[in-house]
Amino acid sequence: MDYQSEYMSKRCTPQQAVQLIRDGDWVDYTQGITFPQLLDEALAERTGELADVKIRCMFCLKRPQILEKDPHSVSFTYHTWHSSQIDRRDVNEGRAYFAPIQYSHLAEYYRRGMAPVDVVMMTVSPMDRHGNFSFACNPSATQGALDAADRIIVEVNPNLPEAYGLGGDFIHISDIDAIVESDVPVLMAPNPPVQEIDKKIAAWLLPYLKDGMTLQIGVGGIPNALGMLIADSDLKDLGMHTEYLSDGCLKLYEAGKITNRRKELLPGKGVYGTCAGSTELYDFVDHNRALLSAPIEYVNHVDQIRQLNQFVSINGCLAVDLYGQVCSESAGLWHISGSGGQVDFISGAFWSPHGQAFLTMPSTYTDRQGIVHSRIQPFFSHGDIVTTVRAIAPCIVTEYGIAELEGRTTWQRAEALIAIAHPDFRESLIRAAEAQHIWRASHKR
Ligand SMILES: CC(=O)SCCNC(=O)CCNC(=O)[C@H](O)C(C)(C)COP(=O)(O)OP(=O)(O)OC[C@H]1O[C@@H](n2cnc3c(N)ncnc32)[C@H](O)[C@@H]1OP(=O)(O)O
Ligand SMILES: CCCC(=O)O
Repeated sequence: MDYQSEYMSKRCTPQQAVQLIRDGDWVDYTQGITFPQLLDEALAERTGELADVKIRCMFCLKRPQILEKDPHSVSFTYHTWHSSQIDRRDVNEGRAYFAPIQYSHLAEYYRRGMAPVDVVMMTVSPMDRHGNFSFACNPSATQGALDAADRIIVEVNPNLPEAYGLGGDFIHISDIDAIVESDVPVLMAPNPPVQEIDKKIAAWLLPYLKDGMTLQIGVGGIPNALGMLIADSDLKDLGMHTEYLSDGCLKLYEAGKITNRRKELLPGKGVYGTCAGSTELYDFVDHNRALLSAPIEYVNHVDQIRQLNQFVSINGCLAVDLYGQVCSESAGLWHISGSGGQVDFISGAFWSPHGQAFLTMPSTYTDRQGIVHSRIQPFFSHGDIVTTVRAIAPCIVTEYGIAELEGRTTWQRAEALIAIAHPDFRESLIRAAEAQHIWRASHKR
């Protein structure tokens, strides 16, 4: 059978396609912009008919219909590998469950059967003349799920940007069980506005950045502020090797700062593992030969990052204790985000010959009652999730400066962290450090 005939024989309505789902299945919705919008709606219509179907997704950009239509989990239980802003309330109120990961390991969790997957449902670009459907704009860990899945259903959407990929970025028609056609707009990721405090934090990073270095920047207002500062600086010939291609990265391209010319690995190409943002970003990704996507197991792996001579990684965190433990996922037991690739990039940056990793946060958090709390805490005592263990904690940045933690003793860490805490909390932190026996007698009392 030629590919067109095979396509026509597998083409069906979303309602027909989701008949492939059976009781007890684990169904993977992949991630971000490859989330299967029409298939999710059709599956949600089977609420009450199916039993014990487990759905997984990562970095969800739209609340799944299976949650909207089945809020009491009669048929579906929803799980997320990376709690996004959209998932947060459902996770905290018990309608959804978080699954912690190290992002570079995720594809292997699927392949090794640690994360069972019966069905993959995902959005792809239209078929080429060779029978391939691309998802190169967002390879993430999807190849692992596809390798493990028993049934594969694709939602073909011509609006998905057509990108160039290094591998793990397409699926052949012979491996597909059902094809659904769609024309819905591509999901977008919110672009956090830059606040004054973000600019202050980013300004501390600027002296650490050098011409020719390769950058990884994560989510949030601070990376966006940094993008703006770099765009206005004299820095030149930067490289991009990043997990997440965002509007922050696009700003750097638009300012002409990223050329990838001096990058040791894949020179000339800006490398990324997942992409989500604005329509401008998708337009930039579309058929852009200066960009190359690759699976997260490649992008985030230390084997690649160590080949980059000056690799600088900048990600966000939520709180740090005086021992240098870093929480990036919760505020006490209130779940906020996921570990994602934070630890991957800290390890990778360490092995880059002139590499450095930074974790950024404002020094305080103001709660809904207007009470100001220090994000630098004596010790974690309310269930805060440790994302980065103290042994590998890198440089921590607040609006008051940078605390370099690697290789430092407990008293040096306490001293460095108190120095970047909000001044209103420094005295109480010193008293706590004394009580915890991590404050040297010769220090300020
Ligand atoms: C995509 C990548 O980042 S790639 C690389 C590595 N991956 C990671 O580092 C993953 C872990 N890091 C992250 O997810 C992010 O950097 C974060 C969550 C730590 C920080 O992200 P930001 O967007 O800068 O955080 P922000 O300060 O806006 O806080 C996020 C939310 O938590 C809330 N929050 C923050 N601190 C607290 C607190 N102490 N108590 C209650 N809520 C809090 C904020 O109000 C905000 O809520 P909203 O989204 O409803 O507005
Ligand atoms: C897709 C985002 C994952 C991360 O934060 O690392």
